[in-house]
Amino acid sequence: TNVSKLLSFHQAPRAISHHLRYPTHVRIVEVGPRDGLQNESRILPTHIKIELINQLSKTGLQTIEATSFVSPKWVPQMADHKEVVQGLPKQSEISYPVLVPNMKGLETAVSYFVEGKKSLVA
Ligand SMILES: CC(C)(COP(=O)([O-])OP(=O)([O-])OC[C@H]1O[C@@H](n2cnc3c(N)ncnc32)[C@H](O)[C@@H]1OP(=O)([O-])[O-])[C@@H](O)C(=O)NCCC(=O)NCCSC(=O)C[C@@](C)(O)CC(=O)[O-]
Repeated sequence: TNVSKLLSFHQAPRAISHHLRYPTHVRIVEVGPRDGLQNESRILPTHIKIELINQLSKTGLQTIEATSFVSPKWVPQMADHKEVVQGLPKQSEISYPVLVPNMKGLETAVSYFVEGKKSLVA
């Protein structure tokens, strides 16, 4: 039967791969400067975080999550979120989204981005 043909070992990979629809485009979002650093027990100085982002920006990545507008009480590693945003490249084809876990974080981010005239990447 067709099913047994499909499932026979030597044909299965070709038969299955023929029906798979692989995406034609993959978007890689680098989250290390936020998701990685927020879990570090040691709080890195802001200039080191900015240097990390600058180095990552040279790798061809198009999206690099920069920081998180979260309470420093909860995530002290992200307390310097405004300074990190301040240190981002002023003009870049790369987007630097930030994490906002709640409305308070969104309000802070929006107020800062508008004040700092940076384009907020949601
Ligand atoms: C969610 C809450 C706030 C609830 O925590 P809560 O204590 O219920 O919140 P609250 O509203 O009572 O606020 C507590 C204090 O934090 C302040 N506050 C509150 N929010 C903010 C803010 N955004 N920025 C600055 N300050 C803030 C707020 O003003 C208050 O200050 P106080 O009155 O005590 O002086 C808390 O549990 C929290 O922030 N937790 C940390 C959330 C977080 O960042 N987790 C890690 C990110 S999630 C993650 O990593 C997974 C992910 C995203 O990577 C998965 C994926 O990538 O798919």
